[in-house]
Amino acid sequence: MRLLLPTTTTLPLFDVAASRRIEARALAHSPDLMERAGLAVAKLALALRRGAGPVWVVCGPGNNGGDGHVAARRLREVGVDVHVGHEAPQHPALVIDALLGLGLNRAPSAELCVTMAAMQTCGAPILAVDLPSGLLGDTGQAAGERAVRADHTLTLLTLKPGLFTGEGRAHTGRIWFDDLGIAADDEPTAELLGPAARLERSATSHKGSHGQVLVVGGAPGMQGAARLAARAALACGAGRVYVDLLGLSGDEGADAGRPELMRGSLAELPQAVGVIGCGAGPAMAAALPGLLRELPRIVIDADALNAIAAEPALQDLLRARPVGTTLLTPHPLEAARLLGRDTASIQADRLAAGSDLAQRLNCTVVLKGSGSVIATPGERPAICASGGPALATAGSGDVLAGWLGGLWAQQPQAGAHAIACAGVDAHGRAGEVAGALRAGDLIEHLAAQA
Ligand SMILES: NC(=O)C1=CN([C@@H]2O[C@H](COP(=O)(O)OP(=O)(O)OC[C@H]3O[C@@H](n4cnc5c(N)ncnc54)[C@H](O)[C@@H]3O)[C@@H](O)[C@H]2O)[C@@H](O)CC1
Ligand SMILES: Nc1ncnc2c1ncn2[C@@H]1O[C@H](COP(=O)(O)OP(=O)(O)O)[C@@H](O)[C@H]1O
Repeated sequence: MRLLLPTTTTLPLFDVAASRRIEARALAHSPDLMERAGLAVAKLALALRRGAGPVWVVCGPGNNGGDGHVAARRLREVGVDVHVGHEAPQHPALVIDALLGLGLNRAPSAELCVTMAAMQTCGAPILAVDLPSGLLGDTGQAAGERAVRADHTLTLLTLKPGLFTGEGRAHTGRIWFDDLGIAADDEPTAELLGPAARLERSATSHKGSHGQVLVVGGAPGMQGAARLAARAALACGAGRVYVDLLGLSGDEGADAGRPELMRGSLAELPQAVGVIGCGAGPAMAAALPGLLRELPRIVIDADALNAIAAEPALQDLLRARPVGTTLLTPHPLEAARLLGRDTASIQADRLAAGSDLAQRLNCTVVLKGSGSVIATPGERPAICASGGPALATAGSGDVLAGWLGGLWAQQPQAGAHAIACAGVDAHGRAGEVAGALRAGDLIEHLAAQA
């Protein structure tokens, strides 16, 4: 058993169907899986309980409840006061939530919601077994009105995607993992990202060795977005970074704080990595056909995504580009516009929405938000486990787009999927701070950890 995050390597994720297949095969040669699961829960409970009160074990009707009963027995064996039932005891030292796990298949009844509310308000920390009750393992959404918000989740046998995306992170608390000694022998549904390898620089490299980035965006009133992207590309190590501020020419709107940045345009820089759309406004639409036809590698964000969503001819241009050369970074509303759906339906199944968009537009898609999803046609999707609410601030997406462009400029052979995985994970790790963060400071955090 181990605390999972931050991850040090990329790990396989298995949806409910794959987890069930793995469990069924494992049970054939290891019939004591529930004993192992219950013992693991009991051990963690011993470490987590607070105070001298009883451990309250809330067991459901299935095997998740079975794990809870085994844990209760194991705890009693070592002299712990244990209360099993749906009514809260006085001053519990810990709640073990073994109500519903992988088998959740409908909205919890009103009666179960009352039990969950009692768990939530009893004042003790909650340890969820396998999944917080009421949370769907595939999507990270609540099946009904309520799902448990645990302080700790001990997930068993496999890591499920819903622990890491959608609402998952708000419900799991700290995530622990015990594979119960079973090697998962199925096709992973997705990957949980670990850190990418550090970029090495040759002693004899020069600025021409590290590529060029062209940031196109920054309409009047929104130039800061383009500047953040450009500064991020520069901090990432791109050899030269140029900015094309829409509607301005020459040194107008130059970034006085970063004299390293230069003005440039598509006509002068046809081989640059494009980072387009940050703060671009409606002027972006007219510039897009040329950029989509000419630039060999492009990161597309914000208003460029909105322009593409509104214009089928631009979608055709995207689809015509070779896979691996285009990286879209929509947040859920932008993804909803691109798919012609609403935001709630995107969030209801983020893995599926990211993959659907990637297929439709023949691009790599980073569906941003808690547990960003990275999807590319022909690649296994990935979920980013890093990041947190400090990133929920204006401009952090612009920084991501610029950082991705900077990475790509330095790795011209890499496909969009690899760049997205590396950049999104780094961005998340840099944003893991307590309290609030300014997007400009995020660039410095990224540079410090690169
Ligand atoms: N079989 C084993 O030996 C192992 C089982 N494990 C545990 O078993 C769990 C899966 O067990 P199950 O397949 O029995 O699934 P669950 O225990 O999660 O739930 C299944 C039961 O809950 C009912 N149910 C589903 N949704 C409901 C709702 N909204 N309201 C009320 N009842 C609802 C189902 O009708 C069924 O009776 C895993 O999450 C894990 O905790 C793991 O420990 C691995 C080993
Ligand atoms: N709660 C959160 N947990 C993890 N990442 C988050 C969270 N909120 C925001 N982010 C990340 O911050 C970035 C925000 O991007 P975006 O919405 O485009 O903002 P902006 O347009 O202001 O730059 C994305 O990378 C997103 O994944």
